[in-house]
Amino acid sequence: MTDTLTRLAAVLEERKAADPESSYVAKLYSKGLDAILKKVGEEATETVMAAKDGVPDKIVYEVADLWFHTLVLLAHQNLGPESVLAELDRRFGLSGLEEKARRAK
Ligand SMILES: N=c1c2ncn([C@@H]3O[C@H](COP(=O)(O)OP(=O)(O)OP(=O)(O)O)[C@@H](O)[C@H]3O)c2ncn1[C@@H]1O[C@H](COP(=O)(O)O)[C@@H](O)[C@H]1O
Repeated sequence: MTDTLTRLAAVLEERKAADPESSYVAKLYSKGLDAILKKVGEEATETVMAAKDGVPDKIVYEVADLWFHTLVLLAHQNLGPESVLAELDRRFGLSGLEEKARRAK
């Protein structure tokens, strides 16, 4: 599954050199950060609405859209999913309360 994120991130990197007319991702890059952030916000809202509806397939579909657009955002900022996965790994050994205490410092 991590492999899926890595492979998708590689495609998103390639799309930085693609013609905006040939690719949804290239077009989004060409519109800039605000357009990417707008999509992330929309997909987050659609995820919330799907969860309120409680239809499992719809939730999965919307979360996939949200993850996808956050990957586009990371790529735009020259970051990749491995950075986020490393951060989650770092937190993995801590309890939620330990993480909360670490943040309060
Ligand atoms: N996983 C995805 C993916 N998920 C969602 N989307 C796009 O995100 C949109 C979701 O936005 P909405 O639900 O708001 O639908 P919409 O109204 O069509 O969106 P807008 O046109 O208004 O932005 C979809 O319409 C798709 O165009 C994706 N586009 C691309 N990918 C992956 O990215 C790769 C590269 O994409 P392209 O370079 O664009 O071909 C593809 O091969 C796929 O693997």
